[in-house]
Amino acid sequence: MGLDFDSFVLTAATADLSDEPAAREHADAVEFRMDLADEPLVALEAYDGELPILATNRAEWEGGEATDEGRLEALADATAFEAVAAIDVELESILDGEAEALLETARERDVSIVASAHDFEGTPPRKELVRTLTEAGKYADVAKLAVTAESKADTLALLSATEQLTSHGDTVATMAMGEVGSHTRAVAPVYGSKIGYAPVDPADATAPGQYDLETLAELVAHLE
Ligand SMILES: O=C1C[C@@](O)(C(=O)O)C[C@@H](O)[C@@H]1O
Repeated sequence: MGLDFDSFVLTAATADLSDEPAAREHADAVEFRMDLADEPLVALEAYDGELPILATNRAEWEGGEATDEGRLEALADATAFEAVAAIDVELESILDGEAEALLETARERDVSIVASAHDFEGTPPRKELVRTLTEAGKYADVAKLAVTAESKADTLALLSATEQLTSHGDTVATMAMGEVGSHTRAVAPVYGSKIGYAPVDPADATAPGQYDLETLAELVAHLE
């Protein structure tokens, strides 16, 4: 069964699936960062947790640690596990035509698809944010965009794009990385963002500016 992104999904982002019991109280799913794990497919095989898994195998060129060799194939292998309810695929891989087999396998197995784009340098103009999210939404159940905010104006551009796509009926997930953007992780869901990412332990953050899971769960619950 695919993951349902009709309402906000709070994921515990981790390289270690043994975090799952600690995440259960607050999270709706686990984001398993395969690229940060030693033997991700072995870990998936052994997984007996309750939370569904969003599997990510982030490329080096997109801020992760996976080399291109076998990267998308490993993600396709992950979709065979019952617990894997969604995968995250870089929009760039989709546009390059490299992810066709992967997307087909995911659809056949009823695994939801998140198409993601990241900007670690800054925040493009609002129009471009809208364009990227619209493009990602053509291929996936959720269009995800993480930018790096350097000013309050950047965070507003991101929230505004989130609101626009959401009111248009698109399913999006957005967040601004970095210190200035932290609060968007709590606030973006108010404007329609459907996925949040947070580590169980703040020391294990998978992106700059993340809150720990308990804190994000509390903030989102208060603002909803
Ligand atoms: O793409 C994302 C979003 C993220 O980068 C964040 O900013 O929370 C964290 C990553 O683990 C995840 O794959």
